[in-house]
Amino acid sequence: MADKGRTLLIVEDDPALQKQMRWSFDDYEVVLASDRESALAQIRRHEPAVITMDLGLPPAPDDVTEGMALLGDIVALAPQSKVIVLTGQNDRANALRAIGMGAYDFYAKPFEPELLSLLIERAFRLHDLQMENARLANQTLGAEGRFITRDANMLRVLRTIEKVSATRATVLLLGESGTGKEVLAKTLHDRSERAGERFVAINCAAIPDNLLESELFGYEKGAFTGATKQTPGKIEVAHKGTLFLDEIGDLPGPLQAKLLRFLQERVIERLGGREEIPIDVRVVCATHQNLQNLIAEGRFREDLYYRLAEIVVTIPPLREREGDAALLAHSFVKRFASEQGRSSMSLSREAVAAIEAHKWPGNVRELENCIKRATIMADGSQIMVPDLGLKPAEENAGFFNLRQIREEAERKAVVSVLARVDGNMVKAAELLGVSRPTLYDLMNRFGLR
Ligand SMILES: Nc1ncnc2c1ncn2[C@@H]1O[C@H](COP(=O)(O)OP(=O)(O)OP(=O)(O)O)[C@@H](O)[C@H]1O
Repeated sequence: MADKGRTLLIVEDDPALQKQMRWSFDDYEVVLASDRESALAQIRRHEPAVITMDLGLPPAPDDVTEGMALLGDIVALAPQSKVIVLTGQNDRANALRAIGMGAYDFYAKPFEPELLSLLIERAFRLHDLQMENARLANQTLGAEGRFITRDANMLRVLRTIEKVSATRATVLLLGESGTGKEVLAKTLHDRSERAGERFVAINCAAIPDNLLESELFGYEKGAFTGATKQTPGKIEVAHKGTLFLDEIGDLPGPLQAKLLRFLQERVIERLGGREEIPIDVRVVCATHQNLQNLIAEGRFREDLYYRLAEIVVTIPPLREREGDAALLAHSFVKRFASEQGRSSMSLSREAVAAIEAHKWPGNVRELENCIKRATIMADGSQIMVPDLGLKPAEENAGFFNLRQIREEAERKAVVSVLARVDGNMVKAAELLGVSRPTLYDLMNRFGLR
């Protein structure tokens, strides 16, 4: 089968002409329709890049009412498709009207394959260029944005990160494991004036207590057995940049005191050294633990907490972010498929439903691993529920009192459908059973971009 980018839809009610056109344009993946309803069904199914349509369609093939109505539908449903209307010999008025409504071009019958094919090829080229432009624009956005989300609370978190990145304040990121604390810390660094300097991360829980001090503060040659050469610590390496202390709740007591001293005086001494080295770093730290509890239990210094927590940002777990699981899943599928050289992979409808129903205790990291495995396991180009290793979602789980929470339900539906179809407005409007303008209105009303 030719690829989707080369699909041509021919809307023609005369069977003989339909046949002739199909033969003439067999370079493309041709799909056919003979009236408005079947044309719309084909558009939903194939998303044709180019459409040729006769303006006179049944039930009234002698006037243009049905054709113009179809054109209006297409412009709303598939604005990226290029429509060429086929008009009668002396029907300039309707040709111009069609262009005014959003048709790409018109062609006056009689049918001459060579002439029409020139028009069609040009329409394909324009369509390809526009798609490529949109793809490049998306890529840039993705690279800058780093953090994928459409959830309202998470977007608020991102705005906070954006605001505090311009300041010198220390930031404490709170969130379950795998929620993206390190990605956010890096985002904060990239948005700050320190972006050109180093971002140095250290996981306080992953390094044995007796090594953590030398990792953080560095050491002089001969400071201890095995210290064969002078080695700067992470704090020193991060000079002028950002130091990210992950799992700060696991920092042992004596090191808490030493870190506090550093934050107050902004100088360090390497282990075994006598020299005070001034250091300028922005400190960002993170933990999945409840620091207030640790303070109450005497396991975390309150004075250190207030030094570190000038700004506290709480990151919601994935299960509380509306639509994000599906959105991230689509994006991971794209990434892993291309990493594995499998060009087009997608999630089946049931797979998306299973992803939405799962609670993701390991958050984005768990989802990322799950999709990575699935892209390897899937036999064809579609990822099915068994490839994910998840339970299929139950149909109709949960009922709402829609009258009471109608607004909320509408908002949820829009957010989740947008995520499910990966932001494709045409598909989202179709799934929600509303026109695109209505969808835009809803998005405006709920403050969705
Ligand atoms: N919103 C997001 N968009 C894209 N990728 C994400 C997002 N959030 C997290 N990730 C990816 O998920 C993985 C886990 O994220 P990260 O390491 O930042 O989590 P964490 O909260 O620091 O976890 P831990 O507390 O276990 O260290 C990473 O591979 C990261 O790239």
